[in-house]
Amino acid sequence: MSLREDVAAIDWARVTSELDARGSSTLPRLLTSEVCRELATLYDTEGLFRSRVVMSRHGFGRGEYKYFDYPLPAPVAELRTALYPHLVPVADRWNEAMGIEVRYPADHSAFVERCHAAGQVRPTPLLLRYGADDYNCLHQDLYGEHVFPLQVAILLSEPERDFSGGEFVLTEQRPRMQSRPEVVPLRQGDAVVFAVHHRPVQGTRGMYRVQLRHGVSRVRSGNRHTLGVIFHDAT
Ligand SMILES: O=C(O)CCC(=O)C(=O)O
Ligand SMILES: [Fe+2]
Repeated sequence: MSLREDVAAIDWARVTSELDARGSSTLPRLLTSEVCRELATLYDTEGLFRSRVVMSRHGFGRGEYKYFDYPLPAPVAELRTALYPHLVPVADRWNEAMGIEVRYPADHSAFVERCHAAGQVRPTPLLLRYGADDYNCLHQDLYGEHVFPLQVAILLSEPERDFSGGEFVLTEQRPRMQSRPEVVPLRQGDAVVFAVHHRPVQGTRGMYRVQLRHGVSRVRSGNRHTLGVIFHDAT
């Protein structure tokens, strides 16, 4: 089966209701272990990336990541275009609930054109690599005025075999309240879909916005690789 067919076969009604309820959802076994290994190996391939970030130099954590350059490797480009249309209805509905006027085109290429027209021309999909004691501080992946409100991260390594620790963490900050933490258990090839920066929550006295952040707890041992799929491009 092609990646596009695999993505179409996902139970998007479940994903949608989990996103509405919690701001995140998982797509189990989105990638095979073979594709995961191939993608992780790309980390050391020359010529595929536009930049490398050593997290400790910026206070982002410990570990490193690289942003892919265009043209994106086939599986990364396919994931970006195949996942996007299934998330547009959630993105549009969330914006409507939050009183944000932006709506999203059905095709990812049209959304990328919108980013590029606004000067957001640099690709954002990235590979991350963590070793022992590395971690990723809670953050939001905002790269300019144009934001697609959901993003996807795929774990390329197998917990307890390739690494230990290194859990994917989300926090939700509610207005005037303390933050709610959530750990998302992932196996190799599993994806997590989550809100980039905020989402609407229906309260007893109307709708309010919660702020989301994501990060990774300390890797205790081994090596952990992730593929990050962000749908907006960067300035
Ligand atoms: O390594 C992870 O699980 C988090 C990756 C991340 O921050 C991202 O994909 O934006
Ligand atoms: Fe991130």
